[in-house]
Amino acid sequence: MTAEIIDGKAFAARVRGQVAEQVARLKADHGITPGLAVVLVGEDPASQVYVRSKGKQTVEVGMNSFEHKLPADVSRYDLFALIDRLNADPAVNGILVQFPVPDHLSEAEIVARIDPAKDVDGLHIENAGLLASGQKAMVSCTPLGCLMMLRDRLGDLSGLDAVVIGRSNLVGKPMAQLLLRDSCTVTVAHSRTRDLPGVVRRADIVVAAVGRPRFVPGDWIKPGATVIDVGINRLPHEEDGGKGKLVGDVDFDSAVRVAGAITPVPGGVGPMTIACLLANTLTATCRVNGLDEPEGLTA
Ligand SMILES: Nc1nc(=O)c2c([nH]1)NC[C@@H]1CN(c3ccc(C(=O)N[C@@H](CCC(=O)O)C(=O)O)cc3)C=[N+]21
Repeated sequence: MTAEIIDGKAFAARVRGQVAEQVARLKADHGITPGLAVVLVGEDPASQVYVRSKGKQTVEVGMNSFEHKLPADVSRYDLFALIDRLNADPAVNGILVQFPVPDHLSEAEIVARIDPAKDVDGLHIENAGLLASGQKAMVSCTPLGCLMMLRDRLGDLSGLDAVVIGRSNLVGKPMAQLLLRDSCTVTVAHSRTRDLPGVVRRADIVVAAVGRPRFVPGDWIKPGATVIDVGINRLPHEEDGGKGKLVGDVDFDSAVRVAGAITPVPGGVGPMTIACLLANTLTATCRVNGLDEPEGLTA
């Protein structure tokens, strides 16, 4: 058996199309153009690539894109002054501070400074708490994208065994909350989990978000399971003869022979993350204006 390969790129293009449609309607009916502000501190080349691609896609769906580049040694004071300005700016509906930030800045403090209603990363404690208590929240883009792909493939998720490998605030924890809300039986596994292979082998749904290249081999996968690979690991150049190949947290070549469906890296979860960032910006815009939630684009 060989798995269906879930085409995240095509899926993301569909999501962006839905976003663009609803942005056009917002403009026509209400004269509102959603705006997304992305803040980049320092000059990390990988981050620059993501930020550029986010800005381009934001404009493509008809939203305003505001890019703010700050020097790597920017003071906490100056960064917070910018966040305060963006919080107060009615043209800005979503704010994303690209992580990681330099060591002298605290990610927790930055997140706490962002208006929860504009927190399109879903990282603010208020949004984490709302999600955990089953209320309307801004939901982190990567788990939201994973949920969309799972629902698309499996329909009703209720009663399924789901394992999330990884317990980060950005991915693992919100992913577990979303799966629980869709009535899965959820296990959150991590580096201290005993018999991880045995735990993963029980799962109908495996979400791998550990950040270790090819960590999950095919023989941990239950035949027919749906495997969502969140990892984006760039292999050292010497291991692939030049380019720094991207691989996931799942060993794709062995897992694809066992799974029922699997997301590739690249071209799986990554493109969905950016599409969901745009979806979240649209959702935030609708909420702040007291309009109906965009259909099919929220958790
Ligand atoms: N506050 C914050 N929120 C984030 O969501 C956030 C962040 N900081 N910092 C960095 C990570 C990383 N991230 C990615 C998004 C899309 C792709 C993506 O589209 N990847 C392509 C491949 C791109 C390539 O070839 O390099 C793919 O998987 O097909 C990758 C990585 C969001 N992040």
